[in-house]
Amino acid sequence: MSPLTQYLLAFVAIVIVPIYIYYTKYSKLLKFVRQFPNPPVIPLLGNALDFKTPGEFLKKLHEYTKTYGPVFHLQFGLRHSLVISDYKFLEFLLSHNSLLRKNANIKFLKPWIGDGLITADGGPRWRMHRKLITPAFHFKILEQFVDVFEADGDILIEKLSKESGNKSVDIYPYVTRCALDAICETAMGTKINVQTNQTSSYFESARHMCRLFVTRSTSILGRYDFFFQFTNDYKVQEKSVKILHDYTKEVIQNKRRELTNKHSDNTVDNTDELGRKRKKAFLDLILEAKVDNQTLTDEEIREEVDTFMFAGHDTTATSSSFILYCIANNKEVQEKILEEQRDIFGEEKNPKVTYANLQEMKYLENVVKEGLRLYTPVPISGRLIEQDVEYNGQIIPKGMNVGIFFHGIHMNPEYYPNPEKFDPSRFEVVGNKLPFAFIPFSAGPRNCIGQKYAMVEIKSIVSKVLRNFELSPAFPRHDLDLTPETVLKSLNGVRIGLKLR
Ligand code: HEM
Repeated sequence: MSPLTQYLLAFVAIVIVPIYIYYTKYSKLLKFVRQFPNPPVIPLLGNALDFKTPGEFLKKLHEYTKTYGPVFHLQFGLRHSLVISDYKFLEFLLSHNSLLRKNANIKFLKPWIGDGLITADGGPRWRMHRKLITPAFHFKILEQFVDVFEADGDILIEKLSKESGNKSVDIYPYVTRCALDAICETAMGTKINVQTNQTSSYFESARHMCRLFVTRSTSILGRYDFFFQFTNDYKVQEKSVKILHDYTKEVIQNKRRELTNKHSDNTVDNTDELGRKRKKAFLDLILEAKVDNQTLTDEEIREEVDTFMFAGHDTTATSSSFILYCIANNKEVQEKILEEQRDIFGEEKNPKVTYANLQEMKYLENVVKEGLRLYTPVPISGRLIEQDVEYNGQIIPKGMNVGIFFHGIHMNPEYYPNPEKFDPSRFEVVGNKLPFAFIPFSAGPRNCIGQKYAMVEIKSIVSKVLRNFELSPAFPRHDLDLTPETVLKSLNGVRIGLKLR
């Protein structure tokens, strides 16, 4: 065989055959996706270069939604995705009982949280865990967590007091420590006190794992385990995961021991150091819970508790910070919140706040909702279509990636006129609610299990800060530099002015 023939055969084997296989395998998918508009692509790279930084990613998605409408198509290398913020399409995807699988990037959380509810594949194991864990979020349980939120909030106020009178303070680092203390105590019944201990290996490790999730999701090589294992970040991940897991495992073992002792010895003391009845943490409830006579193994419990630790602090911290920022920049809204606080507590700055009090804060609730709309903590989430499914008379083929663009629908003027404006009165209109137009906690079977917890905690933090401080815009003026990391963050902090009342 001549050398030319050999070269030709090699070319066919290496280039043509894979392309042929790709197009035959994905022809259905390509045919489907091509009916939707898409921004111009570069051969092979697709739209990959449109998104150089995570911050640009969010801006571009909004820009494309404006140009191409609420369903458009993006290409990353050979991967195709739809980005959806269309009401009907979202309603269909989020409500469907068999479209529950997250897309590939979620796997970068697995070294920490394994197959906990967030990362689970949406199959029978996830269903069983969801059923078993749901009762732990009953309002009777949340009621007893208010004392924890309030006590951690008091420390927050003490810390922020030192910043009083400064023209600008970045509140996010303070609030995030407060939220981590709260989730630790409510999830595991233990205290890590990261508000008072500035150096905490648990806190640092949790930060590293959140950062690595974003770095790996956006890295061309780092996303592959093969390349990642040679990086310094891999060593950071190994060390962080060990610290995080060791902590949770030890707490679980101690609780198991307590539980066994309790069953064998009825005299075990169920009160805390002040003689109050001990609160049940999520962990206590999960250890005792059964579905169809089945319980969770210690490893499964560890994964779920770590999932709460991950999902339950940065989300509430970032939302509370953005909401305080909105209030600081809207004097009228601040006055109305205070008026409501006075109606409930009189002039008392540090009353004993109960669950019922927090439920009374109706105006504040609208403020929180408007903050979640404008600064949606999880701006987008992904799903992988696992089997052909019919929507609107056509088949969405198996293998399709869809981006559920929560923030996209929140910024659609059809549902929210003048969407850039912070206006809590939008949520005052009763009887005109479209459930899939306000979805900061997602919706349907895989919605956020912690949404009531989050609302209670955010109201507790925000109302406490407002009763204690007069908020003002930062000086010099501070514009947020938003970026969707594990949750929405501001790269230049969330700065406001604070003055003790
Ligand atoms: C403002 C605060 C919060 C927001 C905006 C939020 C938002 C969300 C969203 C959008 C999802 C769906 C994600 C997806 O489809 O990929 C989700 C799921 C989840 N959230 Fe939250 N979340 C918040 C607070 C919390 C808290 C406090 C906890 C726990 C204490 C929590 C636990 C979870 C869990 C376990 C899931 C997975 C549920 C499942 O798939 O079955 N979240 N959250």
